[in-house]
Amino acid sequence: MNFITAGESHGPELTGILEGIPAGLKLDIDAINEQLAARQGGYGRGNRQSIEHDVVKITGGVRHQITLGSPIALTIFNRDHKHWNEIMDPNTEETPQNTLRKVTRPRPGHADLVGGMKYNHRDFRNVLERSSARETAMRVAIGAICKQLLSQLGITITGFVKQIGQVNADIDQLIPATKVESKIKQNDLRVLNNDKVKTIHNLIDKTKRDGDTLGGIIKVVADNVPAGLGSYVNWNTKFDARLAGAVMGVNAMKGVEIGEGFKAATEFGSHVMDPIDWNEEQGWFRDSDNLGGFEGGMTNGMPLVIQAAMKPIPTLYKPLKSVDVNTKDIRKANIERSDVTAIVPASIVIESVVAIEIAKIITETFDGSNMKRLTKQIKDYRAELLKF
Ligand SMILES: Cc1cc2nc3c(=O)[nH]c(=O)nc-3n(C[C@H](O)[C@H](O)[C@H](O)COP(=O)(O)O)c2cc1C
Ligand SMILES: C=C(O[C@@H]1CC(C(=O)O)=C[C@@H](OP(=O)(O)O)[C@H]1O)C(=O)O
Repeated sequence: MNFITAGESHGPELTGILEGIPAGLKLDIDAINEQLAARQGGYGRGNRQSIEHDVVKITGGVRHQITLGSPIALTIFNRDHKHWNEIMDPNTEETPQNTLRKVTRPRPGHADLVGGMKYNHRDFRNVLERSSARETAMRVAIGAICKQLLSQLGITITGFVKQIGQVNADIDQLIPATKVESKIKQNDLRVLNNDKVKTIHNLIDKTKRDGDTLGGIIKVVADNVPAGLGSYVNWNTKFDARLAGAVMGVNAMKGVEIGEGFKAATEFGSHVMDPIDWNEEQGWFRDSDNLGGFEGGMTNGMPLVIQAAMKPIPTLYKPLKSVDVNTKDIRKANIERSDVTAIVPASIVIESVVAIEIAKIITETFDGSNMKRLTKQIKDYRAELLKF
């Protein structure tokens, strides 16, 4: 299984091609669109989300809502493109009017300057249009298909915001995914403790007034993932490494933890390792999940627990120092319309990339040609592990 996306933030559309999804998966298109809507939510976003209304259009690989086993082609239109038609049209030549809105003062924390140096773009718009997290809409659509695949195999993935700026959302124990999901208010902060919501809204409002931005911590839990995905035999077969790479591949992520992660480094081993247990009904299990469901780079049958640290949004309405690429004068960085925080949408994106990676390794480990065979193989495999 693999995917690729294309498209600029203010270009006509985002395009995605997802290959390797088994044939015979009945797609719930509404559920894909619900995920896209959830990614548009969250307090602290900029005006762009009131322009966009993300819906997926599938143009290949699916017939009557059932996957064919062939590559799935997806489109999400950028409604904002109509305001950028002149500036972003891929099919017409540059004219004096459409060279407006050049970006020449690179924004610290963005790909602008280094991307410009690497690709020889002196208008940093040529960089920022693609480095924008707009692209994550397509990863969410692809992730939503993967979630549907996993759900047929009994695997669920839930994400939530654990921390925003300095405010802790008070989630430090594993909560069964279904409970978490029922408490999540979409289009609001994905926090469990409602008392915190007001504090967090105030923090975001004040940060916005100050021309500043916020980051946070996202926690994602994948339940009922069978043991033995990934391998210890080579560094590049370790599934925890692949998962961490996918999470780091999301815009603005600066840290990934599996299980207790960095905290485990400060504890004694006796507090961190998860004692091994067995009973007839469950087979092998652990009494705790401090290692986040991984040993030796392999899933161990416990919930996968992944945390991601998102840096504050780099574009500042009170911009930091920069240098104009043409004049070399010291100037304030450019300002592009921006979110104050995007921790809520980012939690949906992290869930999505986790779903993609799990779906990917499952379709590598088992025969992913069609859903019937895949479902049977996973069922047999689970039964085999139960008897081990
Ligand atoms: C869902 C989401 C929305 C984002 N929105 C913005 C934004 O409005 N303004 C901004 O400056 N950065 C935003 N970012 C972060 C930038 O895309 C990101 O920091 C930038 O491309 C540089 O990449 P890096 O942080 O991974 O190094 C957002 C990130 C995510 C995940
Ligand atoms: C468009 C989205 O996020 C964008 C991500 C982003 C960035 O720099 O990453 C900058 C902003 O772009 P714009 O200037 O068009 O408002 C965000 O709105 C989206 O999430 O759909």
